[in-house]
Amino acid sequence: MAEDGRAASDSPQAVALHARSVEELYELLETLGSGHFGVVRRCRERSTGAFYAAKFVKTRRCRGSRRGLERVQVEQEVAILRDLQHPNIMRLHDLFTCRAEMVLVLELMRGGELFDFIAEKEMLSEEEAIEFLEQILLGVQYLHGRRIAHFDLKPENIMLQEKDVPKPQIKIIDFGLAQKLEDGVIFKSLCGTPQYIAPEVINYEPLSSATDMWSIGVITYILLSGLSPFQGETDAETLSNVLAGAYEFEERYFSDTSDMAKDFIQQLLVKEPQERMTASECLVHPWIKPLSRKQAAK
Ligand SMILES: COc1cc(-c2ccc3ncc(-c4cccc([C@@H](O)NCCN(C)C)c4)n3n2)ccc1O
Repeated sequence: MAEDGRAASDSPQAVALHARSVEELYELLETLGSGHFGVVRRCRERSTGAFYAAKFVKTRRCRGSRRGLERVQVEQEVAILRDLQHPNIMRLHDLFTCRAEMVLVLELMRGGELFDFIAEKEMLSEEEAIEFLEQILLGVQYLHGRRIAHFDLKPENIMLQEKDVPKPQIKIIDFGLAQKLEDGVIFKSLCGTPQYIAPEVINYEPLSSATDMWSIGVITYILLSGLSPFQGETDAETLSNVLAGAYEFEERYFSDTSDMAKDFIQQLLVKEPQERMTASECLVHPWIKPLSRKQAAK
């Protein structure tokens, strides 16, 4: 990432500099998508010809404003992203800031979201699911090892570098809810997406890296069945299902699923956070890392 981050001050000239410096250094191309985070455009670095994804985030001019994201929230996402370097974590290449907007220049992910990949295939084979999950777990193990929790893990926030290849490489994106976990500091939040959030989020209890592991249990269930384990008719019903731990392996969707795969999910969708598998424990679970060919066949 560029050393100086090309931060500009607040004067009108600086705003012009910001506008000039982004356009000066990157040719802005088509819009790739948009969401709560802002707009993502493909861009080409003029000096190298390399392509990136530029995420434009409007930041709130004042606390009362409803437009844009709290600047401190985006600054926290950047502070977390800039220190991360892992093949399965989105890399921040450059940063531009001005009073009302921040531009994060990120690795370009041409394969789109894992969410869409699953939708196109309806569900994955256990081998395909394991290929994706092992990468997700390696990325999450790296984050948790650095005392960072993502707190918004879901298929929409997992993107594919390329999709029409035998073994797509994935990267975890959107660190907008991520937190640095400090010893002795209790973090609570009501943010997240109902289908994927753990019971402790709903109960407004302390969150931890185990909160991410619950989300990985939900993602695994979806990868293998195309269904969301706790999805209700409404968000309220979904949250109620999560609190009740009300999910099952419906025979018509899981008849061909191995006992190992179900055990993997069951050891993550555990109400007590400290009883869930960690990312490291997941990576040596016999479903992910069979001890023998015979064990893999179960
Ligand atoms: C680091 O945080 C983000 C990264 C990106 C990102 C990074 C690289 C990249 N390459 C291509 C794209 C892309 C392509 C199509 C649509 C989108 C976006 O609209 N949806 C991305 C997932 N979303 C649910 C967060 C983004 N992206 N998006 C998007 C949102 C983020 O909060």
